[in-house]
Order: sequence, then C-alpha cells, then structure tokens
Amino acid sequence: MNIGLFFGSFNPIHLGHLIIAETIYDRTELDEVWFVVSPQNPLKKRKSLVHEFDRLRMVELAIADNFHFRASDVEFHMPRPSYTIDTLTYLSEQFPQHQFSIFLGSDNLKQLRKWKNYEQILAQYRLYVYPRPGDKVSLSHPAIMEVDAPLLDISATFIREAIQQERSVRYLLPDAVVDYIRSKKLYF
Ligand SMILES: Nc1ncnc2c1ncn2[C@@H]1O[C@H](COP(=O)(O)OP(=O)(O)OP(=O)(O)O)[C@@H](O)[C@H]1O
Ligand SMILES: O=C(O)c1ccc[n+]([C@@H]2O[C@H](COP(=O)([O-])O)[C@@H](O)[C@H]2O)c1
Repeated sequence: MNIGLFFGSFNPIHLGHLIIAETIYDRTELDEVWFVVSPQNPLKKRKSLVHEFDRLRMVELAIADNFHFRASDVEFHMPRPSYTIDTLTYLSEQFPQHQFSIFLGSDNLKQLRKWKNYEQILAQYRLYVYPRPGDKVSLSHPAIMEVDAPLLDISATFIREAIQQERSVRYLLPDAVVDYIRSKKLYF
C-alpha cells in the first residue's frame, strides 16, 4: 500500500491538520494516512508540550470516523528527540510491503536542511508539500510534489493560548478533542 505519513507534535491536533490530510489523501494515490505523533521534535522546545499519550489520544478521537486514517505511536518506542529519518528507516524495515511518503508544510520545508540526514530523506522518499500562510514552497527537488491545499491560518500555538486565556476554541478542533482537553484540564 501507499502510506502517507503525517508527522507532528499534534499539541493538539486541529482542523488545519485534518483538512490537509484529507486533501492530500483525496488528490494522490495514497491508500492510507498515518498520523505519527512525535514525542519530541528535535527543533522545538518542550514548553507547554502535553504528555504524548494525551496527544495520541486526541489524534485517535479526531480521526475515529475516517477509516483511511490511522494514529501511530511508533516514535514512543524510539530514542528522543524524534528524528524523522530514523522513523522512516524503521517503518520501511517493519513494513517492506508498503511505500512511505511524507507530508510537509512549507514552514517545515524551509527548515529541512537542519534535519538529520535530510539528503537521505529526499533521495529515498516522496514529500508532499503544501503551503502554510506566509511560507512559499521554497525548495525544488524531484522528490517534492506540491499539493494545492486550502490555507487555514490555525496553529496549535494559537489554540493553546486561547485555552489558557479561557477563550473559545470551538470549531478550531473536533468537539471530541475539545471535550478531552476540558476533561483532562490540558493547556490551562
Ligand atoms: N493550519 C495548518 N494547515 C496546514 N498544516 C498545518 C497547519 N498547522 C500545522 N500544520 C502542519 O502540521 C504539521 C504538524 O504541525 P504541528 O503539530 O507542529 O502543528 P502546529 O499547529 O504548527 O503547532 P505549533 O503551533 O505548536 O508549532 C507541520 O508540518 C505543520 O506544518
Ligand atoms: O528529523 C529531524 O531532524 C527533524 C527536525 C525537525 C522536525 N522533525 C519532525 O517534523 C515533525 C513536525 O514537527 P512539528 O513539531 O512541527 O509538528 C515532527 O515529527 C518532528 O519530529 C524532524
């Protein structure tokens, strides 16, 4: 099968992520999308990062009604921080029957040269890149396919700040995720 991997902190998952995943799934030959929850992004600070089990649970709740989508905790069992090339290598060994590609926002593409073994990622995997507000797709490479997807100016940072300030986050993320955040008092 062709599997699209959507790596992220998902702190928390929101409609921007879900719309991108559905758009790329719909416009490509992918059979499934796996949301890979990264315990620790090598280039981000741990500040306000809730526990990885909570982030995974929120992803599971958000995608429960979409049978093309799966949540993956593969990086929970791997060394920290989470280097994408290591996860790709592990998954390719574990599932030789699948072809893996990855999704990348243009904001992360800009940083790709700082990633561990990024040349290997470009040499071995296809990258589906989609625009993020304020960041044009700035790198051209045969492995990079640009996907025209709606630009939604939602970020997990904005959502965390709104929750902390007790403002509404309704419609920015699925109701089940909002309920989970409230019940576990996350980001307060
Ligand atoms: N609104 C959005 N539309 C499309 N892609 C998004 C959106 N928000 C995040 N992404 C992408 O999803 C991936 C995972 O993002 P991440 O979990 O860090 O979310 P984020 O909202 O950017 O988080 P934060 O605000 O905490 O940095 C990244 O590649 C990022 O580019
Ligand atoms: O492999 C790397 O060197 C690397 C550097 C920066 C980010 N990443 C991964 O990119 C993904 C997106 O991160 P985030 O925090 O923006 O959701 C996440 O899975 C990170 O582990 C990976």
